[in-house]
Amino acid sequence: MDNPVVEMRGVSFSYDGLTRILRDVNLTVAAGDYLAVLGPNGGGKSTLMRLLLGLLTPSSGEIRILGKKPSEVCTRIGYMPQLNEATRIFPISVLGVTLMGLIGATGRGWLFSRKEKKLAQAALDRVGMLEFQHRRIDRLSGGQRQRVYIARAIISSPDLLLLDEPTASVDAGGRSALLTLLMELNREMSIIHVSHDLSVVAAGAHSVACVNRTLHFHPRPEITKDMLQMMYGGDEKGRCPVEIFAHGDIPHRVVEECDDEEAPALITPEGRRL
Ligand SMILES: Nc1ncnc2c1ncn2[C@@H]1O[C@H](COP(=O)(O)OP(=O)(O)OP(=O)(O)O)[C@@H](O)[C@H]1O
Repeated sequence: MDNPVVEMRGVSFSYDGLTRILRDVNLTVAAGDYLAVLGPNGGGKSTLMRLLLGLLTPSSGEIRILGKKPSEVCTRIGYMPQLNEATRIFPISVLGVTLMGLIGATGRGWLFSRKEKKLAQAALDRVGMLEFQHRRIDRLSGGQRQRVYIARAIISSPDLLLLDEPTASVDAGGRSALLTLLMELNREMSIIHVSHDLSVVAAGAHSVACVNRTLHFHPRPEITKDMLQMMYGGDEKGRCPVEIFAHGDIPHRVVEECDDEEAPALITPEGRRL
């Protein structure tokens, strides 16, 4: 593959030197890809993100982002971390939150030029939040807040956007609008999107990776029986314990065809079994 955005070769990682959180991960992400990263709690998805950002160093193996070490290209990576209560109540304006995305690049702390403020406003406009620029971040709805954090991640027009659960605690309508926005952003940048929400695959991801200590890559937007088994295990008959529903138009198949009569199937809104 020519000029991949991400290349991981034989990457393993342990926080304490004893327990391996990730084991022999190999991954190549093509430029322009939209990769959905799925997996159970504690499977190692956020750890994978931190490795790609250069915040953690592999115990073994090698990572290249845009052909370089992650620490050499951090200004070309946009990152939206998993949000928590602390980020919600931080008393700062929407414009201030967005400008924080430039702190590492300018090296001037909280001092921003007029040009940088214009960049922040352009990013807020891109995500439909410019009219809220002077409002405090804790006075927004959950979906609006997620948009502001996406603006912060894209303020420097990164080549690669890493998103850790960007649709968490957003209702179905808000989630669908956010996914549409991310698909639009994908025309300009490669995206890696960590999610528990399988609908990201139906919404337009190009490829899927399942992370549960090891990583299983699938180059098409499909979730196979093997992937579900790897992520969530199964009962004594090998049946998958999760049921999957997709809403609205489904542009492509979400679950691989299954020859097991008893296995849960994907049913379209019209009642058709896939
Ligand atoms: N800083 C840390 N020090 C030690 N162990 C950690 C640290 N961060 C995470 N872990 C452990 O590493 C494992 C993977 O955690 P990680 O956050 O990467 O999983 P995840 O797939 O993102 O989970 P979730 O879906 O719940 O967010 C877990 O067992 C977790 O307890």
